[in-house]
Amino acid sequence: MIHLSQKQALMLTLMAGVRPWSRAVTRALSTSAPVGTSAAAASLLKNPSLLAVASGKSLLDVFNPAKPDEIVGQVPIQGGEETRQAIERSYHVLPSWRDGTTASFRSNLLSKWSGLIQENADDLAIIMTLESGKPLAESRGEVNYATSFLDFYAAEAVRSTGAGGGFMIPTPFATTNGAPRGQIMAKQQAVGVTGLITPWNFPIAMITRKVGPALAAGCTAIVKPSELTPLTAVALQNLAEQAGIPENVLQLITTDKSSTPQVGGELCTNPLVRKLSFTGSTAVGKLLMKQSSDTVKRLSLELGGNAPFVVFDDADIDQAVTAAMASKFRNAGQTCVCADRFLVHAAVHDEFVDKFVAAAQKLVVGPGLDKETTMGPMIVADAVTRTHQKVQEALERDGATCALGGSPMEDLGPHFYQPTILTGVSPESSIWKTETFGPVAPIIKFDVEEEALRLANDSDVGLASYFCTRDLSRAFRFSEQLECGIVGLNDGIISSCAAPFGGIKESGLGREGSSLGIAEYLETKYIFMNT
Ligand SMILES: NC(=O)c1ccc[n+]([C@@H]2O[C@H](COP(=O)([O-])OP(=O)(O)OC[C@H]3O[C@@H](n4cnc5c(N)ncnc54)[C@H](O)[C@@H]3O)[C@@H](O)[C@H]2O)c1
Ligand SMILES: O=C[C@H](O)CS(=O)(=O)O
Repeated sequence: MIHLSQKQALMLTLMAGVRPWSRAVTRALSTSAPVGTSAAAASLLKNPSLLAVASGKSLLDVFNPAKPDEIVGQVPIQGGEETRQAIERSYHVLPSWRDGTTASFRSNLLSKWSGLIQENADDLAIIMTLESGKPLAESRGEVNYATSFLDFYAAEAVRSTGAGGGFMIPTPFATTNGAPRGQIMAKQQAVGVTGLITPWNFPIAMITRKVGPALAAGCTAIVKPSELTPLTAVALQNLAEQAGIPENVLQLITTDKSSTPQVGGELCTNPLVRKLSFTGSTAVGKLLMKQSSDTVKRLSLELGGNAPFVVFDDADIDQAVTAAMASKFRNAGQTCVCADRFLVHAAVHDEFVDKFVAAAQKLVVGPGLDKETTMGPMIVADAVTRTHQKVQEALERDGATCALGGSPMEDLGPHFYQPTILTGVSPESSIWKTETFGPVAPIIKFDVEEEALRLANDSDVGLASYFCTRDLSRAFRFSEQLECGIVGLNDGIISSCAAPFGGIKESGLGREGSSLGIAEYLETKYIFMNT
């Protein structure tokens, strides 16, 4: 049970370097939740380096999406000048971190950080739910997902694929009498100072999915979290400092909507930053790509999706519905790999729709801290408005049918939207053509595999795709032909630190997770030794 007395709330506020929380915040945090003591929650937000920045700064209010009149916390608003200074600090600490530590030293620090995160998992989950809205069980699961990247890259750091690793190449050079001459050695080295910009929907895992490989490789990192969910990042960096990660190796820049472009511009244009890794919308990704071109930065872009979900006539329909529910309604449909466009074979369409509706009707929509909640609010009221406009267009302009939901849930609050399933959708509707990032499942019926493939691939993005079949040759054929970076066959939850996550087309560049993930933070140099 988390209860913050007025005194504790004030203490928490002052330690986090922000103004005393409003009475509403204390009330919000007095919401009953099955977690540990408030002392742990309070200490998580104590962040010495952010305290140093906070004095004299304007503060950003962080709101609870489930109760948007309640301020959950505040962080200092930083801009271009603070970012320039952070880059300078990052550049000056780089040699001691990159060249002055062993891979096993960096690996041990990542493991210690992971352990501290796990020790504080329940309270981190509370903070995450309060600012992102996701159900507590999803927040708790995200903490595990986040530490899996730190554990994975703690191991990668000490492998030959890590910094300082490399390989020897048989010399192509010969002496005058044809004997081999010299040696060639290819060596991996850290890229240098990195700028890491992360989205609101996975406030902790999208940070460790970047910071894990970056620090393992010997890079230094400046993280700019979303202005919608900065508190989890504050807690995360605090635990990194407690784990012993040296000052300025990992820095945090918190922003508001107006200072974010200044911070992004500095990270993109400052020549001391050698790598930019961004996770977020395709529109912002394109902007950052343009801004980074003058300094030819290494880029990783994890951008938008619009995943097709294809159900063939030979599929196990119960298995297909389970996969569809897991993918579609996770985080209220606000993940980059959510199934967004359902293609169902005519022979099984009605059975699938009936079972999908029945399963979605069991979702319990409410505040994420309520233990019975299985689907939380959307992040901002504007997301509800945009989603509803797309649903209304599909129904009223394009002739779709509403099988479930289709409306905001004002009785719960301005950020809640019903789990929604539409049938007879037109492929010309915006609910089909563009990423909705909400709890809506548009369905189109198809007759032949070629038609399903054409519709599935008819998109500017290509992140995840899903399909359900028990035909093995179709499984190989169709997964080969899908234009995307990630395929789920008969399952809706397919992300892991061990897998190379990323997309093609306008879903981005590069991969995160797996051994490919650390390569994003390494440069390869070869040395010919004429010895
Ligand atoms: N491919 C992936 O791995 C992945 C993962 C999560 C989310 N996403 C995508 O992210 C989007 C949802 O997240 P979001 O709403 O946070 O995205 P967003 O693009 O609005 O914001 C992402 C981050 O970029 C920052 N940002 C916004 N404008 C900027 C600018 N001009 N300069 C620098 N930084 C700027 C934001 O403050 C935030 O930190 C969806 O499109 C989703 O598909 C993709
Ligand atoms: O939304 C973006 C995340 O990358 C989704 S996942 O948790 O990695 O599947």
